[in-house]
Amino acid sequence: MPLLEIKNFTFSYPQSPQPALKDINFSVAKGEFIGITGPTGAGKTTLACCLNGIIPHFQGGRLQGRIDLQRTSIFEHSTAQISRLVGSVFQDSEAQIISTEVEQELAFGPENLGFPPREIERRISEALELVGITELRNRPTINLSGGEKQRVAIAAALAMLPEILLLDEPTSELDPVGTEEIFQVLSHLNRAHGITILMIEQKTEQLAAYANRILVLNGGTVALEGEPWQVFARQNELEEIGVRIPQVTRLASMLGGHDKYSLPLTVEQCRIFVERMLRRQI
Ligand SMILES: Nc1ncnc2c1ncn2[C@@H]1O[C@H](COP(=O)(O)OP(=O)(O)OP(=O)(O)O)[C@@H](O)[C@H]1O
Repeated sequence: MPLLEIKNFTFSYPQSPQPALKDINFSVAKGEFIGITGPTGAGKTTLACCLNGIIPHFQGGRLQGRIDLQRTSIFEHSTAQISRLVGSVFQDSEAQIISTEVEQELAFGPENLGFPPREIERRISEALELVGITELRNRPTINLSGGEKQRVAIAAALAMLPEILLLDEPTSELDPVGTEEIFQVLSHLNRAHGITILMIEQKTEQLAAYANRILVLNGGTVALEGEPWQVFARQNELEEIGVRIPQVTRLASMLGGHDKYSLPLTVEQCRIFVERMLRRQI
């Protein structure tokens, strides 16, 4: 039984003749880590806005089809209900963190939903621990690094105990170390705690390594979908769409001698692939 099901979903912004999303179909099972990628203007953020209630609650437009979360139409939920089901993290950590202290930031959502203080305290402690930032609890938010801010934003989303963690390019303002840290946190949440993750991301190297399924959007439609090796084996189509293939995958492709099942997606897989190639040549 899917946790989230999107069926024949089409959305157009007001005054826009062309739909931003066209006949989208896909489903998400509990515990999946899904990477959503695609070129600029593909409809990724629009899709995220449809999942976290910004559309239709704050941004109007024309909707067709269904988005069901736990078998109920997401559009029948109020914003408060959606905020308990879908925890959102955006690319701009400055804009999304509203409190001056980390603890307050995590308390904000549960307090607004009227939970008693003991429950709020439990949620704050658990969320900080899940993300591995207990030591940041009493820090002012202003002087946190970009990576720390994003981890605080993830913890604040988790304090609402959502069914899905939805992230829209959370690493776009981070350096490679900060990016890797965020992916490690997400991978831990997904693998060790079964948290369902939907992540919009342009960094295909990391998506290939961490996601269990990839969705490529292009022109408002789902262009490709599958496990990372299935999607990244379709290099010509990806290049035409304008999606970057992981560098190690490109290298292995140029070297040849692989079938689509053995195409490496990570540096470690590429090391094994090159070693095997060299052994065959000796
Ligand atoms: N508020 C809006 N009103 C009208 N059209 C919009 C609005 N927001 C986005 N669009 C259009 O909808 C389409 C999809 O945009 P969207 O921002 O969802 O793409 P994206 O894949 O997230 O792109 P990017 O990677 O650049 O963030 C684009 O053609 C865009 O111009």
